[in-house]
Amino acid sequence: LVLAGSLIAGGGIAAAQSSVPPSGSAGSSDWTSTSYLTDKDGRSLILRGFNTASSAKSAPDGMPAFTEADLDREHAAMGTNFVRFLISWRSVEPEPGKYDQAYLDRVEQRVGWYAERGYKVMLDMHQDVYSGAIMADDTAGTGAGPIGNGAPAWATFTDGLPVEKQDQWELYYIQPGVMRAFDNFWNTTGKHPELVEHYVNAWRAVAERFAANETVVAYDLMNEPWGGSLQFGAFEAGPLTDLYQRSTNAIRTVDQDSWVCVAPQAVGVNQGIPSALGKITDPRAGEQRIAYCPHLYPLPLDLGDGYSGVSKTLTDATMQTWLASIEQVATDVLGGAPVILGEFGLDTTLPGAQEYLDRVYTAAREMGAGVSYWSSDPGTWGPYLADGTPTILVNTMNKAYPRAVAGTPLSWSSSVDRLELTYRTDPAVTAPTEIYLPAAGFPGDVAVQGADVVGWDQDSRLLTVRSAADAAEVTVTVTPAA
Ligand SMILES: CN(C)c1ccc(C(=O)NC[C@H]2N[C@H](CO)[C@@H](O)[C@@H]2O)cc1
Repeated sequence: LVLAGSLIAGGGIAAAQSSVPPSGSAGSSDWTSTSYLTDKDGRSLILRGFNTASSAKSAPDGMPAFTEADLDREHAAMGTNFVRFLISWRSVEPEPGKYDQAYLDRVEQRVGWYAERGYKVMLDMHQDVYSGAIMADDTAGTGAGPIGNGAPAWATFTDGLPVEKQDQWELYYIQPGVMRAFDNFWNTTGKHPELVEHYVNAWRAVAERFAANETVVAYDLMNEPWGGSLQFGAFEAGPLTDLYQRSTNAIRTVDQDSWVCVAPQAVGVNQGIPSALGKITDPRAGEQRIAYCPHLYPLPLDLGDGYSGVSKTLTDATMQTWLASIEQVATDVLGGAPVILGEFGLDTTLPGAQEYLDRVYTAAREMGAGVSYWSSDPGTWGPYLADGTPTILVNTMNKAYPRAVAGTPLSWSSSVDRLELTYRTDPAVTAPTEIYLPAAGFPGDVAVQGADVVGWDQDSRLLTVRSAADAAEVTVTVTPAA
């Protein structure tokens, strides 16, 4: 908090405040993305799911402690259709230039679990504090150490600078050895131009494996980037944009169709400061498939008051600047990119937690963004405690929503027993529109206005509808049958 606060104070909060839109309801935004990730049938995807999972960060095999039974529980309880699945550079490339196909087999097996249940997967090349090798007690030099995660040990150059134990994990980021590891990775030191090249080629190896796998729809190029000695514009518009462009180019040599997701630097931008990320150009033929995948972590929420009192007021102010920042990057910098909120979350036992969750999901719905909540790991942040007790997250997420739309969604809303969706049709899309309806509000047959019912599967909870062929814009309303 101290670090993020000081960086924000020095990093342009004034700039953020100057970009605050006219006052409206807390953090409201009238901007809606008009571009979406699409499935193989061309349907616009509205993605709802989790990050799975933090437990993968230091696991020797690189896999999350998340079983197929856990996925069945999530799917049955919440009707999710998306996962931001954590992978790691240390696991992909355990030795320079050698890619671990057995690890990619394990990832592909998990992707198969999601495929069998109709999910889409975004692979997240995760890092926190650079690598598990930032401290001497790294586990057998694999990079699966106790503090950081991400880069392999062979790509971790602290140059012998100290990394002292910290009570708060975030403060490891400014330890001299960690700052140097990042400065070497970004070649700010001028001593390691090879590291970014290895990272880019590791992405090519991953994309080569999943290029033909229609369940993997996106690659999230780097989790919560940190520039070391470089911050904000010097970092984001410089080496970060360069890494994203080089990774995109490398991925496109083997995979023409998956989306490439880019994220801003974490500190400051997670808290609503405008990002200085540069343009990334997709060399593929046809539409650009670059998506924007920011995170949201308002500082005041961590102050202990939760979403209440002054903390709520400050959080709402953060939401306003954050929404303005997302719109600016997605629209002006990335040319109308689809948005996925790659991470947001909080301790669900905090005061006001339900209102905050509802507030963020409303903002995501209004802006047409996908959402992967942080995270599915057991505990008070997640959907279940370690003993399996559900938190408020389960009911919060188990809501009616359109999952795949045969055109461009223009607006949608849902309550316990009603869903309304308006979309611009696309005659080229012949697959039906797919809608998830929880049993609580839709226990039996349903009544549909504005479209014809193609199917209603009460086991999977999926309703499929098709609009009249000549309709340019359609409003579909679903309620329980009388
Ligand atoms: C100082 N730096 C660079 C920093 C500080 C704090 C976070 C953070 O809390 N991030 C929010 C969540 N995201 C990660 C996983 O991506 C989780 O471990 C954090 O709770 C990030 C970076």
